[in-house]
Amino acid sequence: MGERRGLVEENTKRRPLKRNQPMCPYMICKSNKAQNLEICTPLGSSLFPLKQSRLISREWLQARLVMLAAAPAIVVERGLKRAEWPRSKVEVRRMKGRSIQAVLSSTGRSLSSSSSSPSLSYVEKRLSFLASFSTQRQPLQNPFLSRLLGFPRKPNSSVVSSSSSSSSSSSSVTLRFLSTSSSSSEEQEDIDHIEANEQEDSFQCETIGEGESTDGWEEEDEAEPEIGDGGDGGGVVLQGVPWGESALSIARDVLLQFGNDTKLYAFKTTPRGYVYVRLDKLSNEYGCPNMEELESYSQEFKKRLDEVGELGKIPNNLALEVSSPGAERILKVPNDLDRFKDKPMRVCYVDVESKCQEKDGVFMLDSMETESESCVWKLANVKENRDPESKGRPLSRKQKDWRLKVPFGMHRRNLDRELIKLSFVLVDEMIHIYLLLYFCSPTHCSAGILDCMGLLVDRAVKLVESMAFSGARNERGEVRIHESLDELSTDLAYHIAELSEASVKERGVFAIALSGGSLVGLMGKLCEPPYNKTVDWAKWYIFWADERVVAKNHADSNYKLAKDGLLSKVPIVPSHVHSINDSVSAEEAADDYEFAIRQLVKTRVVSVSEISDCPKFDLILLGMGPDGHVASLFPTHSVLNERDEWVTFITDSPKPPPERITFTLPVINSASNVAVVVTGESKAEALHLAIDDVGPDGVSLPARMVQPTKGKLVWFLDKPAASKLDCSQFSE
Ligand SMILES: O=C1O[C@H](COP(=O)(O)O)[C@@H](O)[C@H](O)[C@H]1O
Repeated sequence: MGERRGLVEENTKRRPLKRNQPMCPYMICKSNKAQNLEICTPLGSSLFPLKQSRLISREWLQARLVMLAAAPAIVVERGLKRAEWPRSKVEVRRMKGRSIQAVLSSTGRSLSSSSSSPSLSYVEKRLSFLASFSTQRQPLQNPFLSRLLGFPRKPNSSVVSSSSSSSSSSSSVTLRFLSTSSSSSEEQEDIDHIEANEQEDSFQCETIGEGESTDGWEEEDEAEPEIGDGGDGGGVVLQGVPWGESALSIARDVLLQFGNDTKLYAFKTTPRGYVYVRLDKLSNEYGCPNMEELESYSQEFKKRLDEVGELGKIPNNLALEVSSPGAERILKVPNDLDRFKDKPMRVCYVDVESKCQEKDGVFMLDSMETESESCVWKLANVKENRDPESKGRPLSRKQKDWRLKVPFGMHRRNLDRELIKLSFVLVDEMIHIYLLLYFCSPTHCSAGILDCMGLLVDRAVKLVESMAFSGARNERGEVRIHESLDELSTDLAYHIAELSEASVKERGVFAIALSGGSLVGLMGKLCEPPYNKTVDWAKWYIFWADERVVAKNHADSNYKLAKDGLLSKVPIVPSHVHSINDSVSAEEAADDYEFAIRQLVKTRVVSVSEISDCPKFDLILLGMGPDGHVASLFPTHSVLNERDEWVTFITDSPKPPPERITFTLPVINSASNVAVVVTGESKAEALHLAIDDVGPDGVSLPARMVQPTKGKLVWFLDKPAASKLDCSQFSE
């Protein structure tokens, strides 16, 4: 949550309707509490002149309902080639027992593949079928409408959105299978059945009224994407379903057959038995696997789910949807920008001058300034940015030269640094708006003001929430609570990479001390793109905050854990890896290790604290045990009082193995940065004692004693671990 974020949004961003623009099919995407409905077109701007929105009256809308019903037909009538389709979504739906209905909807992306696979030929057929869709239908019986009608969907999580506006070839196809236990021949049968019964299908479509469920499918959450939402925001969200982990591990396993190029972008399970998978293809400019790849992944995954379902390990009636986020994904600022730098992005940002005014636009990345931690944006050459009077001419020189510098932190949802300042501004503005409302009679109170008020309240709530959840700082450090382990590891990798970059810039090296345990697995994202390439590994010097005195190839060795999980996967210089001498006693190993560190302090590979004479590591990474131990400092152990040594030893560890060496508290608390990574419910109580500083005075809880004198302390937590924290009351 504390990470920088961005959003790639579908290019149907609502904007005021420009004058002189021709009519185009609309779909209702928003209705507000007042008389007006906001309407926006479902189509990509590169293909259609109107992807704008405007407020219109109900009467106006009613007069055009027929048009709404016919929207998909109009798309086809315009004679688009298949490759130009802005977005096609195939939903194979099982309705009422074995009857299957398929619907194709157009909402902004294209099919890129020209396969003769059943699904694709089905889409083609369906397209021509929709072309003959009668404009005389009762619109509210149109299944598209029953899905699209809804309440306002305010973008609430955006920062930067990569817009497919200037390109029409971004592909995203969704494949859905209900009931994983059906065989593939049955599916083929089902598809044939659909093709043979299109008229019947259309009848079924028509008979579904507004508000009724259109089929057995659970529609994905309509909320705007958020980082780590398991949808277009990526990440893994299992929603506590007991079979979620198994399904995830099967999903990952199946992916291995698809090479290194295809990654799991998002994975979501729902308590109603749905599995949503989004695949990311690194070599594709939009990150889209093609139709065949999605299909074969889908088939294989489904087969594997069926097999495991047969054994009774997971439910055997799961519904599966495999798709790709395409260009409609959230981008993290700055990490993801490089990958999509050649694409126009919808950038949502807080205006630096007005401080609280959120703006957005379709920009291209001009440059990134590491020193000032800012992005420099230029206008993208897309219709939205062109002067409507210029009759299709490209951007003017002035527009081309225009630049916008936005600090990383001012991209939307990245407000934690500005929390206090912003919330004051908000309160101020809210008072003004309140006064305005007070002086207006209700009849004069426009929807605009209400909207504005709503937006501000919304923002205020979000700010308070984020203050509680991400970046909340007290003397116990910054607490970051993550929705999922995936989100945590993403944030952790980002944090480490950021500190590494800063330290290499400042000192030419990065001295990092690791711990063992679950921490190492959670650092895994460092071995993946972009970090495996972007981190200056040659400048890393590795140490251990604690180590078990066992052979380096022993399963209990923290060195072995880090080597297998990280060090062997990235180009770290072997001589920069400072592990303990495992062939001597614990006491000697501690002495040797301290001596080695002293040499490196002399050469300033490791910096020195200005306050104590202790080494000042650039980053010390700690885990925490359920008993509150950190490194190998266990509760009530006498080494907690060690003030002279840098590295000490124990031979009576309550957790095996008994012989260990460990950094002492003065060393830990002298570091420039300390990150404590804690996950799992079993640690919730100790974490509460450590962070909320409660419990009997004088309890020697090691995690509570981690208090860097001058350095920065960040807690990386998952929700179960954070469940007993005082701030967890805000989590619902
Ligand atoms: O024994 C140890 O345990 C802690 C915590 O491990 P975890 O698996 O519960 O995260 C670890 O930080 C320490 O380095 C290790 O030696």
